[in-house]
Order: sequence, then C-alpha cells, then structure tokens
Amino acid sequence: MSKLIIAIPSKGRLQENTHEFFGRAGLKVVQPGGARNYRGAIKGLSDVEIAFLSASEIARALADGTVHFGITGLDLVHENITAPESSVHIVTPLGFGSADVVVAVPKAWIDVETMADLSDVASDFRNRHGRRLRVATKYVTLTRAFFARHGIADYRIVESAGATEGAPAAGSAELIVDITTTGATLQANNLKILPDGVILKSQANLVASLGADWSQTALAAARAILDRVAAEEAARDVRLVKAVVDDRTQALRSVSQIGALQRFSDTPDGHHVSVLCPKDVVADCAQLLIEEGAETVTVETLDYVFSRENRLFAPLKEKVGG
Ligand SMILES: Nc1ncnc2c1ncn2[C@@H]1O[C@H](COP(=O)(O)OP(=O)(O)OP(=O)(O)O)[C@@H](O)[C@H]1O
Ligand SMILES: O=P(O)(O)OC[C@H]1O[C@H](OP(=O)(O)OP(=O)(O)O)[C@H](O)[C@@H]1O
Ligand SMILES: [Mg+2]
Repeated sequence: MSKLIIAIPSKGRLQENTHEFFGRAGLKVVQPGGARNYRGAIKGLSDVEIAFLSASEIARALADGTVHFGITGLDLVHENITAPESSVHIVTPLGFGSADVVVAVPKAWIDVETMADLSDVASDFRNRHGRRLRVATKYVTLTRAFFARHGIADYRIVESAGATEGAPAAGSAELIVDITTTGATLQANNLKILPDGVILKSQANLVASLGADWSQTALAAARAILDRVAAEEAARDVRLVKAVVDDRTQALRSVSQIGALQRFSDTPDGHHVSVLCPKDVVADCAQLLIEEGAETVTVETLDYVFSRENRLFAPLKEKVGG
C-alpha cells in the first residue's frame, strides 16, 4: 500500500520551473505543513507524497530507491549515481535547467585548443614542475571518466564546493570542470571552454528510480501523473482545426498529406471536419480546407490530449514490472 513519492527541488534554480511544470499538467503541489516543512502532497491525489530535497539529494534518493520519481539535472544523475542505466529510468526531459558541464582553461593558454592539446600540457607539466596538473571541480566522477576517455592521466582533482571558476586565478588549480549556461562566469574569470571538452549537455529531467518499492498503488499513481504530463505535452504540439467543407472524406484526405495530421472525430453529416494538426502547419491546413469549400476555418489551442497509449508510462511499467 506504499504511496508514490516524488522528490522535487526545495530550492535553487530548478524549483520555480518544477512548480510551473506541475501546474501545466494540472497538478497542484501543496505544503500543508508550511513552507519549511519538507513533505507535501498533490491536491486530489491522495496516493502521492512530495519530498522536498535539493537537486543533488534528489539524484542520491533516486539511486537509493527512497523516492519513486525525482526532478533533477542530468548532470547530477551522472555525477551522483554509480550505474545510472541500471538504477534509474529517464522518463522525459523537461525543457528547463539547461546547462553544459565543460572543461575550461585559462584564456592565456593560447596553444591549448583541444583535449589532445590538454593531454600534451598535462604530461609536460608533470615533467617540468614535478607535480601534476590540478583540475578544480565538484564533478569528480564525470571528470575522471571524461579524462580517462581522452587518455589523460597526469592530473589531480581538487574538489571545489563553490566559486570553482575562481580557482585558477586563486592559484589552487590550473583548470576547471564546471557547469555553465550563459558563459558569463567563465568569461569574467578569463577562462575558455575547450570545444571538444563539453562533457555533458544537461537539463532537468523527470527520473524514475528502478530500486523503489513499485507497489500497485504507486504504479497506479504514477500512471495518473504521467497521463496528465503526457496529455499536456501532446497538446502543446497540436491545434484543433475545425471547418465545414463540401466533402468530408475528400478534405480529410487532402489535409492528411501535410504531415502527421490525424483524423479526430466523426460527424454524421459528412461536412464537418475537426482534426488535430501539428501547430507549425496550421496555416497550410486552413488553406487546404478552404480549397475544399470551407468559408471559415477555426483553430483552437488545447490544454490536454489524452491517449489510450501513454508513451511515458509504458516504458516505465516495462522496467519496474507490475
Ligand atoms: N547556470 C547554472 N548553474 C548551475 N546549475 C545550473 C545552471 N543551470 C541549470 N543548472 C542545474 O541546476 C541543478 C543544480 O541546482 P542547485 O544548485 O539548485 O542544486 P544543488 O547543487 O543540489 O544545491 P546545492 O548547490 O545547494 O547543493 C543542476 O542540475 C544544474 O545542471
Ligand atoms: O554560465 P553562467 O550563466 O555564468 O552560469 C554558471 C554559474 O552559475 C552557477 O553558480 P551559482 O550562481 O548557481 O552559484 P553556486 O556556485 O553557489 O551554485 C554555476 O556553478 C556557475 O558558477
Ligand atoms: Mg549549486
């Protein structure tokens, strides 16, 4: 009878967008215990519990199986979870929290343009100074794996909890691996990204834990949540187009040729058409319907498009059984 537990960021960059994401799906997150209470609920879904954690704690909770779903950055999934493929399932990217984990070196290193150049510098550095090149980062796991892939072994990691970009100027490291969005912080610290040194392109994701207790209750609640999320995502890409035409069958045939247009509903009179049209070809669709005799074509934005098949739930169910 265990409830579905969803971990969402309690603070930081992902918090606001996460609330917007739930809001769009028609899900209202409530904190009955007040803003400082770290447990919450979703209005109307009694089998769901919300855990408010920091983005990096969410990645660890997913790995441990103490929560079923979590919203966190892909960077934190790969940094904090030892074998992500076997312990979590990515349900869907969420379109916010975009940032790249990158290798950045001082701009003054004009001879270093690639990871191969960095590899040469690392060997030289050791020979010349009798100590290893220092890389400041909080992405220890990602850095080790990436440097190994580039055959770089002559370096040492200096763990940095914050203000990593300041390390080279402060003399505590020669280069850094850090997260960047606008590049403003790197720029301000006279650092440049190595073009082939982009380790990971991250964004916020809805992630499921494979190790959580997926009871029938939890699975049913997951389905209810993912139905709404999938329905909202599907609605964003289409418009409902309506018209009265000379010949319905003929008109449907015509508009079905301009892309993934699906027939939406049947009407008995043979003249009304109402179709779901990909939003970027709406004007073409309207034109075709006018050619098929329509005087007026109306276009509506939809809130949700629910389907029998849920493209988000099916792959999850496959993995967690049930
Ligand atoms: N410009 C950015 N700088 C840092 N993180 C960003 C940026 N843009 C998006 N993010 C994402 O935000 C997430 C980190 O958010 P945040 O710093 O709030 O959490 P945290 O690191 O868990 O918190 P704390 O640093 O207090 O432990 C990461 O997944 C990261 O990819
Ligand atoms: O490329 P930019 O757009 O400049 O963003 C990147 C910077 O933003 C983040 O720091 P944040 O301000 O979140 O502080 P933090 O180090 O305490 O997380 C991150 O750690 C970088 O320092
Ligand atoms: Mg942070």
